[in-house]
Amino acid sequence: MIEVVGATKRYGDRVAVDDLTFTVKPGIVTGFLGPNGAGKSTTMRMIMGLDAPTGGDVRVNGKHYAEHTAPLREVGALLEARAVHTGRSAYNHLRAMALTHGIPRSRVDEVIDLVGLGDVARKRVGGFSLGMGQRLGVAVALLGDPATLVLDEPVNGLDPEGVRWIRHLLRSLAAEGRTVFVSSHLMSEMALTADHLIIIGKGRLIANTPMAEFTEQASGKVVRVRTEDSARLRELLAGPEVSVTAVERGVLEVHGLSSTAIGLVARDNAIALDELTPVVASLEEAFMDLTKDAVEFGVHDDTERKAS
Ligand SMILES: Nc1ncnc2c1ncn2[C@@H]1O[C@H](COP(=O)(O)OP(=O)(O)OP(=O)(O)O)[C@@H](O)[C@H]1O
Repeated sequence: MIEVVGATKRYGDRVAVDDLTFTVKPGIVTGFLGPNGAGKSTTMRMIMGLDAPTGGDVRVNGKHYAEHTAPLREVGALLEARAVHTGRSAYNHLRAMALTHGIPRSRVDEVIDLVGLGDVARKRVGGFSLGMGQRLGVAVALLGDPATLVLDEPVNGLDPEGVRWIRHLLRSLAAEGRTVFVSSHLMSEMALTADHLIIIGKGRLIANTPMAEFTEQASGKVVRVRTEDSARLRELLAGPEVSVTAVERGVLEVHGLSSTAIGLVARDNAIALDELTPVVASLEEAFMDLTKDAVEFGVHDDTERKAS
């Protein structure tokens, strides 16, 4: 469990994270989304005790990171900047970490298998591709068999097979009851992995919602109707909360009514429909729409924030 309560992080004049509050629960994958510069990495660094919040509180499994006596066993992280001694092999790197944290050698072999680095574990990390480096990063995160995982853009640099692998791994770690918190700036990727979404923009919370609800809200808001009797149907559908646009001859786009409601009006008035389609907005579009202000004003523009 991760608890972020009113967390704020300032770097000089710049507010990177602004009074952010959310909880990340165990047993599900929680996606952490936001445009570039939204404050995702800064939030994750605060969770991992690498950045001290300027205000508010950030706890993991009930304590501040530094208060845990065996932190690697509590929370494992893959953060953007990897600091691996490139002259060492992956095995030796993991072995050294295990030794200093009282983790048995057998766990090193286990995590190497788990991330699929068996064939290259004895090779120097300096020669690793970005994808192999990411896998090693995941192995480090899993080394202490932690209840909580914090992964910053884990699919960066992975090929499609690697992307599928990460997706599968995250879902199975959550199914084991762990807390899995994973950031991305791509909605399309989160749509396939996350059960819950936390979306931020300019350091502030924009949405905290189950994935299914987000999908539901994003889709079916517009219904496309094709009929020879479009003028009459348009009149019949008119109402205070409804807007109807004729997009081409005989084709209407209706906002504010479900396809079922439109179908019933057509039936009751003996209007034959040639098409009745809820238009599914892509999740990426819904995400862009939700965060557009955070992008439009840019993270370097503080005027709006100061005025409010
Ligand atoms: N050490 C720092 N010093 C000054 N400003 C910083 C520092 N770290 C982050 N920032 C600023 O804080 C804001 C949030 O950055 P952060 O890296 O947390 O965002 P992000 O959502 O992870 O973005 P990205 O997807 O680009 O990594 C940005 O405006 C960034 O420039």
